[in-house]
Amino acid sequence: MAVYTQVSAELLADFLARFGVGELVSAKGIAEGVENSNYLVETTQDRFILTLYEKRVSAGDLPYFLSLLDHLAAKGLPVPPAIKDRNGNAIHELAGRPACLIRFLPGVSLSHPTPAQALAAGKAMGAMHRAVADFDGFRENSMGIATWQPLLDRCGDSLNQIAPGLHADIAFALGDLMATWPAQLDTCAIHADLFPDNVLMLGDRVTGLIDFYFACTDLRLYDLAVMHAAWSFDATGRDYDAAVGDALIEGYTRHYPLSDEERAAFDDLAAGACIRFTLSRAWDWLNTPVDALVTRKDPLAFWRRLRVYKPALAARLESLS
Ligand SMILES: Nc1ncnc2c1ncn2[C@@H]1O[C@H](COP(=O)(O)OP(=O)(O)OP(=O)(O)O)[C@@H](O)[C@H]1O
Ligand SMILES: N[C@@H](CCO)C(=O)O
Repeated sequence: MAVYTQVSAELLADFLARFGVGELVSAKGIAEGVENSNYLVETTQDRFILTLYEKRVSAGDLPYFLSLLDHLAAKGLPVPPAIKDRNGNAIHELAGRPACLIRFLPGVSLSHPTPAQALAAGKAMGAMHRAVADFDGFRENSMGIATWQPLLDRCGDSLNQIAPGLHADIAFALGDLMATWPAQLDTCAIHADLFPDNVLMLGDRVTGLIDFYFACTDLRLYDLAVMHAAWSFDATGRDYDAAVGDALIEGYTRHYPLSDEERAAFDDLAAGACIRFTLSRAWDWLNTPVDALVTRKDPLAFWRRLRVYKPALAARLESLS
């Protein structure tokens, strides 16, 4: 589920009246996603996504996310801009939460992408990075490398309930990575969470890039590394699908050929992605009650991916033995 905040039909009808998008016909809570509350809203004119922003998205960051979406949409990228009301406002408050009415995009999120779909998605990321060359918004990465040690400290020894030795192993891997992190590479506005469920497709065609709520300024190639780590494994993180991983990189290079320096740095960046998602999932794992309605995502599924990006390091870790 991801409907944390309920919106009554009366409230929603009043809300829609601000936009001139027709009368409310139906509204259904969307089960997918864990971060925000999402409704599929149908009016007499069109379909929309209503998003109410929950714990991880701060209202102060919304202008950055929306201006990035507007910028990308203006360049023809398949992203969903927020609809402006009659007064030109896109950011609203509804049922006590910041809220936006967002353009509905066709397509479905993939659970098992094929190499052909990965090629198209890699190309879409390359096109997105080209399109932000003249975007001047800036947002610090709130889940960037500087935050991993503090998050590790906050998780503390409880990590060892997830796997024996996990706390010390993450500390060791992070220390190793900090020494070689390629901070000198190019930066730009990145998505930072382009998992398969954030790409909508019809067949092999990308119809939507969604969920920009971790977007920020960070290493351009880190975005591709996050995508590679998210797309190229089975759900347990044990089986690596090299054909999917190679296709992503191949698609990306149609827009942005990788230099030798970037290719050499890629495994470090992907190992960083493994640590970032292990830690954020571990935090949620340890802090979400077992009986909560939200499905907890397995932190070890990301930790195990380290075996592909850092085999020698992984072989030394108790939690991966
Ligand atoms: N603009 C859109 N057009 C069509 N469907 C959308 C759109 N935005 C979201 N959706 C649908 O809503 C679902 C949840 O959206 P989203 O991934 O943004 O939620 P979230 O709670 O932020 O999720 P996550 O856990 O991935 O961070 C998507 O999987 C998709 O099915
Ligand atoms: N994509 C993240 C969830 C946060 O958006 C994960 O799978 O851990």
